[in-house]
Amino acid sequence: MIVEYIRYRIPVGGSDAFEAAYQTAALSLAAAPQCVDYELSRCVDDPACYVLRITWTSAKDHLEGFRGGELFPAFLAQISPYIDAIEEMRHYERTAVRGRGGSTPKLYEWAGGAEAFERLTERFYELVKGDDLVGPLFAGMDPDHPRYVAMWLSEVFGGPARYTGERGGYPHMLRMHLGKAITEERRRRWASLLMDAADDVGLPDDPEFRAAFTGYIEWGTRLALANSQPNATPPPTAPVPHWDWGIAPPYRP
Ligand code: HEM
Repeated sequence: MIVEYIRYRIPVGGSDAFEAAYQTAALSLAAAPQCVDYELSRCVDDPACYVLRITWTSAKDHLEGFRGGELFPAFLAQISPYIDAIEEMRHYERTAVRGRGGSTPKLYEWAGGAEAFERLTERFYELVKGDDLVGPLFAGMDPDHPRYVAMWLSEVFGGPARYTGERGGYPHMLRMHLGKAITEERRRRWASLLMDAADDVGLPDDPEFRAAFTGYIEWGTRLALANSQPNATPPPTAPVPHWDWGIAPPYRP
């Protein structure tokens, strides 16, 4: 992905027409498969200044795909009166310095931190051991297994990277599933018992948290099933996924 910044200086009195032109031009961006997202901001300190940020799938996709495509003429028709008002128009590479501020708690914090995930997995593996369908898979499991899975879940939901630091991260987790030939029936039971455990230990039950939590479990169990098949060839290394709130942010009345 590449970020394009376009800085405009729009003379006083021209801002309404400029914003209206971009409202229409943006329809082309919204329809373009090369465009990831876009945002036009107006400077508070100097209202003549605007910055348009457009994230493109790549610079080539922008310059050849979008500019050479059928959506471009309608886009250009709207913005061409403002070409002379452009002060900068360049592509920028994103760096590793990015993230989210503290205005929204991480799912890890919302859940109750490491201790909440440990309570969850303790209860979960009690249920698992007594279950006729998935219990046998875990008959010889390491007694610390619940603690390791709590570390993994904590890391996924935004807690400290302890599973990566102390347990081998994704490659180890992956190895533990290889060849296990998990069936769909067992996957569903695993996920369903985890939800029972979440209720039993009082994990937050607000719709927003549970939607995000269940989203990861659905994704993760489906990957575990796929990776556990005898002919599977999953990537041997990958970062630990970092799960976040979904479309619905945390609800705070
Ligand atoms: C979101 C889904 C899942 C997560 C986050 C998860 C997490 C983990 C982790 C972190 C380990 C390695 C623990 C260690 O470091 O020793 C592991 C091992 C294992 N997992 Fe999963 N798992 C998931 C889904 C499943 C499913 C659906 C099944 C089977 C129905 C399953 C069966 C196993 C088994 C049998 C082991 C080896 C246990 C042992 O012998 O110690 N997992 N899992």
